[in-house]
Amino acid sequence: MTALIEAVGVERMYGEKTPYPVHALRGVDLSIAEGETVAILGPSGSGKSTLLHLLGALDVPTAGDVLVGGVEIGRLSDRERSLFRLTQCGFVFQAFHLVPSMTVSENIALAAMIGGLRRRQWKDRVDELLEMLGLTGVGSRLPQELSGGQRQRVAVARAVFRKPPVVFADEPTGNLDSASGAGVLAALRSGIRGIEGGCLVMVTHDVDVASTADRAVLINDGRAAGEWKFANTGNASSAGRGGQLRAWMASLDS
Ligand SMILES: Nc1ncnc2c1ncn2[C@@H]1O[C@H](COP(=O)(O)OP(=O)(O)OP(=O)(O)O)[C@@H](O)[C@H]1O
Repeated sequence: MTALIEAVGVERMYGEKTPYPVHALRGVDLSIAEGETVAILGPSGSGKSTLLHLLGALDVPTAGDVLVGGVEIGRLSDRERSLFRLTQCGFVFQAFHLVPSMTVSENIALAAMIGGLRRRQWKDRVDELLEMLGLTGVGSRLPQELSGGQRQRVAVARAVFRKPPVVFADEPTGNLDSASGAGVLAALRSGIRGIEGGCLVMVTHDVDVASTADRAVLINDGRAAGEWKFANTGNASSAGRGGQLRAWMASLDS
């Protein structure tokens, strides 16, 4: 499979010029193929969000390279990176980041609205996503009139609206109970399935969330500590997959 995202020897230092610099990532190599769903798993402070920000062109590495679709992120100007994110990436964050004064439909079509498109030009795509993600009937509501799980599914719809080749999700279920979280993970899977060759990169500290991916990459103390590719993807129960992942992680400790 073609690699869509490549991180090569990626380092990220924060506060380099201060007395207390933080070496958040230390030589991370990672390759993510088209169509893959990858979980970046690790304890708090291990560098997961830092890595996601680099892969998603929200930040640039202190050393090493990040390539997305062959584009070297570190070589882009700030403006080029913004455009790159807008056209090539979708994002879902733990805090839903919906615009409170806009309806659900308008939030989903935000990129189209910013681009000056008329409602009739985006309405069909929004309706398709509302139905696909279990949000039928709520398009004209405001975000505050939705449950937390519904809000996050709106954020998923917004992230996949333009069918970007890659969607990044940072602790997408972190603010939700497990049932709502399961709904959001299902929505992410459906949204990605609707994008040919689309891949999902998801940060989580939760083994059960990570076990919904094709592959889990473990980050520890700023380093890629290993990765687990699930056997018989799609066949094992979610508990079985979580068990596989826990057993592998325990084997690393022993
Ligand atoms: N802007 C920043 N300035 C200074 N240090 C930072 C900054 N952002 C993150 N760090 C530090 O870098 C390290 C990695 O942080 P990061 O947020 O990537 O970890 P994480 O694994 O995502 O943690 P969590 O699961 O708690 O969100 C931590 O020591 C953190 O304190």
